[in-house]
Amino acid sequence: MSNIVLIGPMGSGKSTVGAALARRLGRPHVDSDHFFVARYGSIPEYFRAHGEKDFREREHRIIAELLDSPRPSVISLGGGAVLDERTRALLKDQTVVMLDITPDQAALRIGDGTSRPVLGDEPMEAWTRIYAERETIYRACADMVLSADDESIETRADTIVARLNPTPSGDDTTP
Ligand SMILES: Nc1ncnc2c1ncn2[C@@H]1O[C@H](COP(=O)(O)OP(=O)(O)OP(=O)(O)O)[C@@H](O)[C@H]1O
Ligand SMILES: O=C(O)C1=C[C@@H](O)[C@@H](O)[C@H](O)C1
Ligand SMILES: [Mg+2]
Repeated sequence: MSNIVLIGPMGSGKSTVGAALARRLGRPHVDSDHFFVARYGSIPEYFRAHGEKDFREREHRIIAELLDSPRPSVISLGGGAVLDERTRALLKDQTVVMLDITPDQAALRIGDGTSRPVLGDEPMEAWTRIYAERETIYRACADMVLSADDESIETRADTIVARLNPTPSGDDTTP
């Protein structure tokens, strides 16, 4: 059984929906950003001290470790994790779900953007530019794309479960 891996733009709910999904499936939930912070400290401070290239290298190594877990897990990735081609290659063996959102929803969710260093001083301008740069990559990695961004966190988790385990459409169990 493969891991379920959540990818998508900043604020799409990878961390929060991932936790709700893991509860439903009785699987562990891990988040590459949380893991990074536990090991190396604050992401904005890490960017300031070491730069994005170093962050991406360490992020890739963490994701490779998490994907190698002996228990099938729900794994929420950082928004830019798919930029690394080695990470993308590893995702080919996983069940990958892209959570998509519109810029309007993102604006409600990312706040002043201070916890996300790639957003800089104009968070929504940066979000929109970065989304345009990455959308094709997210879609190419994904086995499933969830675009209904007005769903609640719990409903999004339910939708993923339903789409992973579709109920048979025909009543072919009748003798
Ligand atoms: N479906 C949803 N409906 C309403 N609010 C949501 C939904 N999904 C996430 N949120 C809220 O949006 C904010 C961002 O969510 P979250 O941190 O899970 O996004 P993320 O995709 O993990 O972002 P990042 O790439 O920065 O890690 C949180 O405050 C969360 O509670
Ligand atoms: O989209 C990105 O490049 C990032 C998203 C966050 O999840 C963090 O991984 C970090 O702030 C970089
Ligand atoms: Mg997150």
